[in-house]
Amino acid sequence: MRIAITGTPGVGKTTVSKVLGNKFGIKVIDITEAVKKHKLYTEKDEEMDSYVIDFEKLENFIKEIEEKEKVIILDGHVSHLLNPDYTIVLRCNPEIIKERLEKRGYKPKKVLENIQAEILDVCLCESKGKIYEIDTTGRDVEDIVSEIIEAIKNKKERKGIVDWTEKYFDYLTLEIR
Ligand SMILES: Nc1ncnc2c1ncn2[C@@H]1O[C@H](COP(=O)(O)OP(=O)(O)O)[C@@H](O)[C@H]1O
Repeated sequence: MRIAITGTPGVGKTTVSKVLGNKFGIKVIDITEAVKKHKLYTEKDEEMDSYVIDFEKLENFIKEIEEKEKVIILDGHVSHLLNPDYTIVLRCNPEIIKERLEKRGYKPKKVLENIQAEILDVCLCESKGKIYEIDTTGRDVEDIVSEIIEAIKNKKERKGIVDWTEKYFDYLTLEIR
């Protein structure tokens, strides 16, 4: 079983995935790390400091792990594209994401692009199948993880719970060269 923990960079995927994985001894695959470490990419985008993922290589990499692990957590902002059985879409207030990504040292253009993706529900819109959306704003990790466990146990589905457009529309008209 593949559980995808997806959402805009900075929304808390890795933090939540680690706590969830530790609680149940479930293997967590950090997609970004795996892509870098195992060269599961076709090229590197120097300007955006990101990699163009080779999804066929990544799928084979995951399949190999699945030979030993019944359940895996896919932690990453493209995990919803990796044929998950269940997708948890984490959401967070764009201002909080902005702070986190600036602290992470992202370039202003990359910060803005990710804030815009959060406002436009990009990960949620791209997700298919069983989806459960959670607004993590102001919540501690244990609380978020408890809700995820309860949702998976009860096969809950939920989406469309946040709308940042009204309050943060101005970010969509911004442009950084
Ligand atoms: N629920 C939370 N409450 C407070 N801080 C959080 C929470 N979740 C994540 N963070 C912090 O936000 C930053 C980004 O979290 P991370 O898990 O790396 O996000 P992602 O994997 O989505 O990029 C980290 O500094 C982390 O400690």
